[in-house]
Amino acid sequence: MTPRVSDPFTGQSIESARRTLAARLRSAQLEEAELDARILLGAALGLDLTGLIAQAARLLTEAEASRIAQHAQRRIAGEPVARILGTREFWGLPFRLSDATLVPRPDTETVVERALELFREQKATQQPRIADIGTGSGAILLALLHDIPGAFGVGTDLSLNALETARGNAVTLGLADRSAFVACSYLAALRGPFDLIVSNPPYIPSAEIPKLSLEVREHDPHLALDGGNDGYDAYRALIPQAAERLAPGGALIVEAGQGQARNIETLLTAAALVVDRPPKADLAGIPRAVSARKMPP
Ligand SMILES: C[S@@+](CC[C@H](N)C(=O)[O-])C[C@H]1O[C@@H](n2cnc3c(N)ncnc32)[C@H](O)[C@@H]1O
Repeated sequence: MTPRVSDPFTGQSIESARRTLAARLRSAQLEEAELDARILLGAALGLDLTGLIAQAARLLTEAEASRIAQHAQRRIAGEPVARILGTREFWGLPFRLSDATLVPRPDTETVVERALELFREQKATQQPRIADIGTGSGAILLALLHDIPGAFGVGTDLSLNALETARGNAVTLGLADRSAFVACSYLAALRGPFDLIVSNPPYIPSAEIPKLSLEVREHDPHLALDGGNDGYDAYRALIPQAAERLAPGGALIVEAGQGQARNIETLLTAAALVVDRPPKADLAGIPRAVSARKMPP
């Protein structure tokens, strides 16, 4: 049974609880206080935005007030909304999370966009074989399988717990029969050939991790963040492995951290892949999805 937390919400209507919650989050200096309040309230009550409006005057039960207070306490302590809810939307699809999975970021949708762009140009196959390296919740792989009905894909990760979560997401999204999940380091257990290889690997330089926001450094798994001394360990390991396993004409698309795109292009070229277009920028204009092709012999 969930412990009760002393709360200021008992006896309030849904609307006044929303205002109280938003005010508490604002005084904790949370930037998205209004939005967070609406999402957390909706989750605690099992209501969407329309339900919150329709039932605005209804008084909360004691159990509901206690749930809202618990959500408030966790958010004020710095826990991200996605962690509190245990779920996050990516590419318009719902993904369950676990302690072992990164919260998928909107920036990573740039990798999905670039992969779809390259697939549509390939024309060679309507049934591409896709590999997602460091799949986490399965976000990139499952988004691609969702949008390419003939595709088959495999996701790898070092974390068994993350792979379990990714498998569960594949089932929920109706994609289990076109996906497989394998525990290994990068592509070590994969043979290929693949038409598309995608990856959002760990790329934060180790020394930068303590400087990240509390929401990231305390709540995202270290294994998902740590890119070694200079941040490029994962790229150095996975790019040559991917180059070997790409089909001729196939493409590798990797997410880059801020300022990393040029160096990643150098690693791609050194692995005999051809960088035939500039990186795709995210909504903030940061070069995010770096891609290269394996040329036919
Ligand atoms: C930045 S997260 C990306 C997760 C997911 N693809 C996403 O975009 O939300 C990097 C992922 O790589 C995994 N990882 C770290 N080292 C790895 C390795 N050597 N081999 C395979 N996966 C690894 C982590 O467990 C984590 O799930």
